[in-house]
Amino acid sequence: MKLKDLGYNNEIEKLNLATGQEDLVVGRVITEHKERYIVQTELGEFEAEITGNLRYTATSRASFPAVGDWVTLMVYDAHSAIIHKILPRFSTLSRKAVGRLGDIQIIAANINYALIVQAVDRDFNLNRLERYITLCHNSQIEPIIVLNKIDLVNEVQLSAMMGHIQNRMPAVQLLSVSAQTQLGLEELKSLIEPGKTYCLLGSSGVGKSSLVNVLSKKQKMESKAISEQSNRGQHTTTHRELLLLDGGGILIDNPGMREVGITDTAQGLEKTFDTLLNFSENCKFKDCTHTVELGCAIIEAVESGTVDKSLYENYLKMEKEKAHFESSIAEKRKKDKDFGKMVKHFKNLKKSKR
Ligand SMILES: Nc1nc2c(ncn2[C@@H]2O[C@H](COP(=O)(O)OP(=O)(O)OP(=O)(O)O)[C@@H](O)[C@H]2O)c(=O)[nH]1
Ligand SMILES: [Zn+2]
Repeated sequence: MKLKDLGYNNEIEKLNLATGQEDLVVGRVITEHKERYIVQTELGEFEAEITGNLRYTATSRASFPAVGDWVTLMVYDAHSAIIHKILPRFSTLSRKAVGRLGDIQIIAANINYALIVQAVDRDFNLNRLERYITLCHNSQIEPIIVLNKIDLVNEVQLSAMMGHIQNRMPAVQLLSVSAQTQLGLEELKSLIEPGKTYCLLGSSGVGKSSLVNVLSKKQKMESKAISEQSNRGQHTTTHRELLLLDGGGILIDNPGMREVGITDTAQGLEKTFDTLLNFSENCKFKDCTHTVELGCAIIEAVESGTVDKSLYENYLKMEKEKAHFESSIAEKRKKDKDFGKMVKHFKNLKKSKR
């Protein structure tokens, strides 16, 4: 396999050269499991761990490799290697880590486009679409909306739904498909750019797996992986989280990504609600919160019907969540600081006793 097939390009080459470690091999992380990584390189696949140095200098979970990362490796034998460096990421899809306050967990790195899948059935929900789009904007990922299961509705119903989406999210590319009847699939396939990395986002049951199956050579890669494994007489996870799409795209599909709760979405609001927020230029007060103020141009636009009320309401709801998220981060910083102070105090105490 060529690195280019995995998305390697001139920019990544530059980052690689900048490490000044030309004796190392460059590769892309295709699977992660409990701090063990499978890295695909031009020399083949390696099972890798990170260097002790990388571990000890880690400041958060974001310092560890994630699926999609480009890394440099010291190769030890035909199958094992040590990860020395993670090349700088151009995008990260992350979420709040479970448990620890304000900690961020990176689900995948270096994704160019997200296919936001929504089904035309009960799943259809504009607010939710806006949340996924915000998540993308927050992650430096370009969103593309894929309306799936269009075999379940008639043309009139479909064009109404498409109209609703275009009305609320005019800047986002929109496609409609049926993974089942393969309607619209050619258009989706033709959109896939070689060397670009994609992911699928959407609720459970919208048809993400079905789309993966019709878009990728998944089966082929998996059976190859299994035979490689059995040659070595070893049993490890063979699930590939980075797949090659027909047409030369790369797809990252991992369990973490499927669990990205849309409640995790906190930022990127400005871009998503661009059309709404443009009105705020005419708000009477500079620090207008667009909730209760007299002379709020956004409220006026909603009241006069220039702006969709449900758009405004979804904005307020997400803005509130953002504030909540930010205060939880501030709280974590304070806790860390207090803990630091306590440690320092304790050390001083020990010193003074000596
Ligand atoms: N009618 C119809 N059914 C579909 C279509 N695409 C998928 N389905 C069905 O929808 C159900 C869910 O599809 P999946 O592909 O498993 O959905 P998913 O998004 O991967 O779900 P999770 O794995 O839970 O995230 C399955 O029964 C599919 O057969 C479609 O285009 N039309
Ligand atoms: Zn206002």
